Amino acid sequence: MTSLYRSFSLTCRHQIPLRMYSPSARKIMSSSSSTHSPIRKTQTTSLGSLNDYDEHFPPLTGGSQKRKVSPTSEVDLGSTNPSAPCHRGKDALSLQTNFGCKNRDQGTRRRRFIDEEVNGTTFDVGAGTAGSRTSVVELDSTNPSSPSKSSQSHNLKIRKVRNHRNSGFKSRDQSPKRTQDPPFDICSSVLDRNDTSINDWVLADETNGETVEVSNKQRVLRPGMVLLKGFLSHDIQVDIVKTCRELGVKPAGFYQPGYRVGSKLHLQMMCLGRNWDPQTKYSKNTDIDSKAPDIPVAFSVLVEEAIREAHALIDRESGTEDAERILPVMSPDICIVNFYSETGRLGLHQDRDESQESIGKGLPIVSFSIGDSAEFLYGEKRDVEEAEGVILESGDVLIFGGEARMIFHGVKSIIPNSAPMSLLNESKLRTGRLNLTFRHF
Ligand SMILES: O=C(O)CCC(=O)C(=O)O
Ligand SMILES: [Fe+2]
Repeated sequence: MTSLYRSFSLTCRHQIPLRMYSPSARKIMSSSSSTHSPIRKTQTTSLGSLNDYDEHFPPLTGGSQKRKVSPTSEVDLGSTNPSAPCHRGKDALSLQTNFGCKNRDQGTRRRRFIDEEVNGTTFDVGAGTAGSRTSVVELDSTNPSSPSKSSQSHNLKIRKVRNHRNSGFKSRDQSPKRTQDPPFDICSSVLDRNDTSINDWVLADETNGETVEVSNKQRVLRPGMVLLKGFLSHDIQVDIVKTCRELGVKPAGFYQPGYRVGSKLHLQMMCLGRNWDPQTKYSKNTDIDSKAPDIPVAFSVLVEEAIREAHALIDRESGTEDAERILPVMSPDICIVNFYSETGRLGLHQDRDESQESIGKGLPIVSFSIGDSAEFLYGEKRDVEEAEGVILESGDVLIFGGEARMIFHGVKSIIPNSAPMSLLNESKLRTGRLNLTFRHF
C-alpha cells in the first residue's frame, strides 16, 4: 500500500516571489542544508501575557491586492492588524478603545482601516476581553464561510459582542466549550475558489521584490528537521481530505479553539487519538478523550513511511547511518488536524505539551500539508524577524524532531488559490489549507 501512496513531484509548480524574513531565509529557500545551533529543551517560552498561538507577525507585505497596510493603521490599531506584534489582549483593548472612543477622527480611522483590510489583504479581530464595558466588533474571518478578501467586502459580517455574553464561554472559570454546532465542514459542494492566479500573491517586499524558486527537493532544513516535498500523492491527499471531512462533521469534529478569556485561534481544529486545546492542553479528561476518534491506521502508516524517507535522506546527506539518532522514530498517538481559511494563521509557538519523555527523546512532530500553500516560519526564538521561512505546498510533509523538536514555528499566511485544482475538484476541499500534525504523547 505504501508504495502506491508514494508519488514525488519533481517538477516545480510555482515560482513565488518571496519576501525575505531574514537574510538567512533566502539561503534556506535555495540551499539544501544549513548549520544551526540546537533548540535547547529548556527554551520554552513565557512571554508575559502573550498567549501561545497568538499571532505577532510583522505587517503583511503581500496580498492579492498588492497593498501594504499603512503605517498609521499599524500604530493606531496595534494587532488588529493580524500581523502586528501585539498580543491578543491588547488587540481587543485597542479595538475597544477605538470603537468606544467618542473622538470622531479615531472612529473614522478605525472604520477606514477595516475597509482597507477587507478590500486588501487580511483581517481578523479577536473577541473581547473580560471586563470590557464597550462593544467590540468581531470579524469572524477564520470561518471560511464568512466573507473573506476574495469575496465581496460589502458582505462583511460584523457582529457586536458585549463582554462575554457571546464569546462562547460561560464564565472565566470554566474551560472553553465547543459552541460550534454543527461542526465545521472542511468540504463544500460548491467550488469556492476564484480564478486569481498564484502569481498575484505577492510575498515580495515591494522594495526588494526578489524572486526565489520554491524548491522541489527533499531537504534537511537543519539537523532533525526535514522537508519532504510532494510526499503525499494526489490520491492520498484526496483520501486524507475525505477521511478528515467524515470525522470532522461528527460531534467531536472541527471547531474553533480558544482561550477562556475569549480570544480564539485563527483556524478550525479537530483532534484524533487524544484531545488537546490551547487552554487545557492535554489534561486528561476521560469524558472528552473518549470522544476523540482514533487515528486512522493508514495515517499512522504514512507517518512511519515519511520518517523512514527522512532517515534515508539524512543518511544520504551525512554519508553515515546515524539517522535514527538524529531523528528518532515515532509512532503517533495524537493527531491535531487544523483547517486554515485564506485568512487563517498561527503564531510562533513550540509544541511543548507532550510528555517530558516524548520531548526529551526528541520524538518528532510530523506535519502533512494539503490544499492551499502556507508561508511557514520557524526559528530558534519566538521572533518573527529572525525566523526563517519556507513555503509548504499541498502534499508536503515536514518533520521536526531530535534537536529541532522544540523549534518555534507558525503559519504566517495562507497563499490564496494555490491548491492544486485537481485536488479541489476531487476532494471538494474548501478554499484553505488542511494540516495534520502527528505526535507521540
Ligand atoms: O499548520 C502548520 O503547518 C503547523 C501547525 C502547528 O504548528 C500545530 O498544530 O501545532
Ligand atoms: Fe505546532
